[in-house]
Amino acid sequence: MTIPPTEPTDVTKVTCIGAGVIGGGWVAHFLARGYDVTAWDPAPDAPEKLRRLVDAAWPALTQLGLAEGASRDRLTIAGTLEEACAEAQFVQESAPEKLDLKRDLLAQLDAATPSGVVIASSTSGYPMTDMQTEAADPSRLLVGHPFNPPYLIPLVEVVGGERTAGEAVAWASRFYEVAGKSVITMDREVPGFIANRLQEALWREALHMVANGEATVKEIDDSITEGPGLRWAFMGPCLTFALAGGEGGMGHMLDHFGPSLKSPWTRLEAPELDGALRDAMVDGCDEAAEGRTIADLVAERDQGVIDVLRATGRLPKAGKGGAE
Ligand SMILES: NC(=O)C1=CN([C@@H]2O[C@H](COP(=O)(O)OP(=O)(O)OC[C@H]3O[C@@H](n4cnc5c(N)ncnc54)[C@H](O)[C@@H]3O)[C@@H](O)[C@H]2O)C=CC1
Ligand SMILES: C[N+](C)(C)CC(=O)CC(=O)[O-]
Repeated sequence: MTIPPTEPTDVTKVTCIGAGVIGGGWVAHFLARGYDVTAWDPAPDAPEKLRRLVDAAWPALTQLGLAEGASRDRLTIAGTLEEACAEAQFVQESAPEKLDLKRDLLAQLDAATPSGVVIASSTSGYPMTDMQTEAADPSRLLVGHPFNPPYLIPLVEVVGGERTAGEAVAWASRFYEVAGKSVITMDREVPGFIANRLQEALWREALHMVANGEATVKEIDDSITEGPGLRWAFMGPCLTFALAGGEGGMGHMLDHFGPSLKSPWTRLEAPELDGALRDAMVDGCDEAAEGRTIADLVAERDQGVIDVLRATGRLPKAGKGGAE
């Protein structure tokens, strides 16, 4: 790979490919950080949906503090993928989670993007090694896995594939930091990256409990928001559990509770996600929403995340380069 032509701190133009929940969230984030953003999505109604998403996110972003010059008017919606990539200094791909689609799309993006420009995929699970197979220059392709909504949740997990250049990974990690994200750079591909690996374990248990009639969706959600979720916003599960060992810390915690973990760690296979479980989850979520629409819940979530960031002293700084 050639050295990326633009330093991470000098990037002004970002391209977002795919403008659904996550692509649209990235667009909102980069606009709020003061970038010129070009978006492309093949769906006919994508421009209208994207502008709706950005408009819904803007009050939260304004509350957080916009970068100097940040404006929704700096969004361009391109007519073709080639047009979207022609002047890109960084590309974030957020197309549907389908391996063949990602492989073809990343090859097309590689062909359309100026040489040396880094292209990141938002994939929530595919290793880049499996996605970079069709690209002429796989060395600039990597994963930049965000969390929903990307305009409020700081974390991005960055990891390359077997054919990704180390300098592309370093460049992307630095760029995301400059763009106000909190970055974990992984030195190897791990199934599910880090956070999804953890979320998937929790999620598997939640679906088991609903499938077996052991708990309702509302009880599962309340058990986290009224319980461990309060701790996890500022202290992760490992240090939190070290405190469960009292003055003996993690050593006492493991000696005390370790043997009793054998049963929960081994008793369950993955639940069967059949029609009945799907419907039970959908009905349970409708019930838990208590009449609130998706738009109501998005606004509630956004305000909640801002309140937690504020309470834990983690509001981003106002300028581009919130990490500076
Ligand atoms: N939804 C979530 O919570 C998270 C999703 N992700 C990842 O982000 C990516 C996108 O997921 P979502 O935004 O949830 O999906 P989505 O379904 O909301 O959006 C996907 C968008 O891609 C567009 N699209 C379809 N074919 C395309 C193509 N060939 N080229 C470009 N765009 C195309 C669709 O029109 C749609 O607007 C996936 O890889 C997913 O794993 C990552 C983190 C969280
Ligand atoms: C549902 N999901 C697996 C796509 C979620 C993520 O990948 C991260 C998140 O936002 O929780």
